[in-house]
Amino acid sequence: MIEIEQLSKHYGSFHALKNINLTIAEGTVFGFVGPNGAGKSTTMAILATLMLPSSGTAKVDGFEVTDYPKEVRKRIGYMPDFFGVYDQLKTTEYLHFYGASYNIPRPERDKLIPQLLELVNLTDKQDAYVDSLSRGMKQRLCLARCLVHDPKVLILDEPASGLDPRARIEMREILKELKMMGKTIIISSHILPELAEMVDEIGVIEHGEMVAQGKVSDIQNRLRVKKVLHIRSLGQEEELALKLQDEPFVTGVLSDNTGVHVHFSGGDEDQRQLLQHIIGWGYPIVSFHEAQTNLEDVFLEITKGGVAT
Ligand SMILES: Nc1ncnc2c1ncn2[C@@H]1O[C@H](COP(=O)(O)OP(=O)(O)OP(=O)(O)O)[C@@H](O)[C@H]1O
Repeated sequence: MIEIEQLSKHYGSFHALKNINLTIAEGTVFGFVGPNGAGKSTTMAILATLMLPSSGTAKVDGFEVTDYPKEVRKRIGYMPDFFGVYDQLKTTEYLHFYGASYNIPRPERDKLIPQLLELVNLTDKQDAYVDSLSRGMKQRLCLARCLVHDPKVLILDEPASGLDPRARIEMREILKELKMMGKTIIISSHILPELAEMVDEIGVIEHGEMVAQGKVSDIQNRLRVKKVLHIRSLGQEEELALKLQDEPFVTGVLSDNTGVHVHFSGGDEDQRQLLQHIIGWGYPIVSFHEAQTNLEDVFLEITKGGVAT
């Protein structure tokens, strides 16, 4: 459904995308992950026909984005990473506006819009002003807007950013439904765990280059090596850090005023044994936990060789 070949984009002398290749099969939910500024939005804007590539090709359902933008637009729903909502409209009016922009006749829209509002759990907000909606509701309204013309492909730029856990779960449930409807979905985020729960495949982009691509489980296995354990002790932390360096599966140790940070490549059982050793040594440990690493941490770690904290 999506084929990207050798895609590059320059902003002046800045090389934002460097020969990206990407293929996404119909019906796949594809997570596009990378730190801020990696090139996710640029790639998505090119796919959405809103920006021209400097070189290379991008096709949606067989149509090249620069040669056949109108055909591509019929097939995609694009949700940018900023709100495009008009505050003076009610949610229903807002969807009518977009429906009319796609030349959907009024009687059809009258049937469609309640269905869309139901899909995104906004039925009870049909007469509310867009301005009065919460961030999560606005995100869902934007999603409904992308669906008015029943596109095959959804391009969603950070749809879960800034949402609380409840709102994220709601968004995830809606995406599941859309997947069941057979949509091909590309969704971006800079937080891997956020995406891992809802996608089939992941592409990791950094500095405009695809650095990893594949099934979620494969990528997670690769990243699991980069687990960071955070240990807090009532004193003697530097001594503890030195001792930890000789432990199995420890690939790096750093201590700072927040505690000791341990790079760990072992599994759960190895981690249990490490904890047992530390307690056995008699250090006054007050906490031992796996630090939440996001991709930026991982990339920082890879590029600098330091410990992500
Ligand atoms: N219009 C522009 N002019 C110049 N540079 C730009 C422009 N748009 C983006 N860039 C640069 O291109 C790079 C890629 O930006 P892009 O927005 O695609 O990244 P991103 O992965 O979507 O990041 P984020 O997660 O922050 O949205 C960044 O370094 C950004 O500063």
